Amino acid sequence: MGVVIVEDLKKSIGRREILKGISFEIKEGEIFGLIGPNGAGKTTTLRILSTLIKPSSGKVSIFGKDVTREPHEVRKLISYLPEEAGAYRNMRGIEYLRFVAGFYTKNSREMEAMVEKAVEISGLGDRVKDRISTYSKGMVRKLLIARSLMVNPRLAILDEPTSGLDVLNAREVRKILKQAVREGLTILLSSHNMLEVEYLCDRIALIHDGRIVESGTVEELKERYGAQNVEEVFEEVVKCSENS
Ligand SMILES: Nc1ncnc2c1ncn2[C@@H]1O[C@H](COP(=O)(O)OP(=O)(O)OP(=O)(O)O)[C@@H](O)[C@H]1O
Repeated sequence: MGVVIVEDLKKSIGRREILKGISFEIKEGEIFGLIGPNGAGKTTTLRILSTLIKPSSGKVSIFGKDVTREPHEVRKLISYLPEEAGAYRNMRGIEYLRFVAGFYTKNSREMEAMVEKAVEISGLGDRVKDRISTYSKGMVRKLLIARSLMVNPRLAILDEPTSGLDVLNAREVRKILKQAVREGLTILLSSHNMLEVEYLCDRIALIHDGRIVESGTVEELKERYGAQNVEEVFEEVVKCSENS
């Protein structure tokens, strides 16, 4: 039984049907990737699961809590990293982490433990004392990932966690995520980097034009389509769905 259960999720904005009935389940302790091209509906799905927008219909439960009926309960269990997230540029990294930790706890010892954890995850070392305006894009992204993980969520919802990162930084972030999962976290992430998900995700769902067109482990999907990699799987799936 999944800890995240998404059933026939639909979302229309105006007359546009953005999600056309999406269903998937995520098991505890796995990294689940929602993979698809630009405009497929990944961010919309993640925003619904993060309680930021409401679905038009369908059901989403996260650790048994319904996102529409119990959004406050869901928010206690998750952390969400948007694709275009920014941090207050005039703050120092460490100040920013303390500022965010303050929303989660008023206990100074707990707050320091959170910040300490974030500093370690971020890998920023002494640079965490510098102003964020002096950080590279990769450093900001790592700070934000650290912020998402320091609050000990049960589910981290990460929109394109390695977007804009160079190869080395992306590798570091992937290692951080794998380590967090070993410590008990469950992760839902989105990506259009189909090669990276092969390394990172336990299971993936391919999303295309508001529909999940295939799902499974990377190995299962490669075997099913006689493909060398997920990119080829995606190409085959889209071809099949357009011909049917
Ligand atoms: N508020 C909105 N109003 C109108 N259309 C929207 C809105 N939000 C999303 N859309 C449309 O819904 C579709 C899916 O968008 P979404 O951001 O979920 O895609 P995505 O898979 O995350 O894409 P990307 O990889 O480019 O981030 C797109 O065609 C987008 O233009």
